[in-house]
Amino acid sequence: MDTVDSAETVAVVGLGAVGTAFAASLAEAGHEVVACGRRPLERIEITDERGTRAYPVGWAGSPEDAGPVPFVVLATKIHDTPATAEWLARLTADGGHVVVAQNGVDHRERVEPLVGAAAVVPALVYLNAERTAPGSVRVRRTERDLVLPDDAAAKAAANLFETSGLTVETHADFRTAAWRKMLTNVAANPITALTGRRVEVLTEPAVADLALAVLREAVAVGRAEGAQLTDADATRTLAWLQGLAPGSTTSMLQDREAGRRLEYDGLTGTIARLGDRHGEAVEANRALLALLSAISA
Ligand SMILES: NC(=O)C1=CN([C@@H]2O[C@H](COP(=O)(O)OP(=O)(O)OC[C@H]3O[C@@H](n4cnc5c(N)ncnc54)[C@H](OP(=O)(O)O)[C@@H]3O)[C@@H](O)[C@H]2O)C=CC1
Ligand SMILES: CC(C)(CO)C(=O)C(=O)O
Repeated sequence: MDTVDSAETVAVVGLGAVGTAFAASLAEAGHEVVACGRRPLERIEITDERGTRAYPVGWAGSPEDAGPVPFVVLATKIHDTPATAEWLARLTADGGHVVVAQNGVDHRERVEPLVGAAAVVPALVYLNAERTAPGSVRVRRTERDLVLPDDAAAKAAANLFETSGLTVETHADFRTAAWRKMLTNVAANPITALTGRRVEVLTEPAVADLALAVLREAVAVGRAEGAQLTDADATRTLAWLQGLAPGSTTSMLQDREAGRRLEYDGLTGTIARLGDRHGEAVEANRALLALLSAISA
């Protein structure tokens, strides 16, 4: 299937900040959204630059309550992916597409073992989503909502989201695109979570210097992994983060504030592991990793 020209059934596994933001756009466009999760949910609410709107959703409390669907959006934290195995097996029993709306650089490796014949579509999420209550999200938009690969599997997903009013970019060199997104996360997420402050903390000169050191190390690691990054990516990423809408937060800061597990292994932990593998110095990232691990103990 290359285009989506009718109402589709879309299962969303992980109705947190990102899952609710996408579910709201899909529901607004007339698609049938099935919320897959532990907590009953009948309606979701989104607040963005257009105001606050609410949409009804279906709810499945366990995989047996859900049928195979053409599209799944997986929007849990990276570390919760293995726990969604039964959902994914059931939802993809007839194939279809699984859009992995998570951070990190190894979406396919993470999810392909769980989805049989379904096509895995890695998705880089650029909108800034803040959970305000169960089923409610506040979205601050950037210049794009989503970045997908430029391949056949991603085409149907790109169409689904574009026809739902989201801004989608596709990239032939998805590895580089994924590393560019990873750069935003290895700088913003740990520093906001550790300081307890929103992304505006990155405009403080001493904090900006730390972020730049973290970013330069991550650029070197990304290049060793085959991403087409240059030193300018470090300064560009910092400038992009400093220019985010006032009040922008991060997923890791929200987790710290809510007392949830922090998603640092797939971000800063990945930089530390790959840095070791490639013989790149990653001291700044390793220092953040030690602190994240300490506050998680
Ligand atoms: N927030 C943001 O602005 C952005 C986030 N991202 C990335 O998107 C991904 C999702 O982040 P975000 O939306 O912030 O995370 P949230 O923590 O807000 O949402 C994750 C959701 O997954 C649910 N969940 C966890 N385990 C399971 C399970 N086994 N079965 C079903 N549901 C489950 C959680 O349920 P419960 O509520 O019960 O815990 C929660 O509702 C992450 O990889 C993040 O890094 C990327 C860009 C921006
Ligand atoms: C870009 C950023 C830092 C903010 O949306 C993000 O991806 C996250 O919060 O995980």
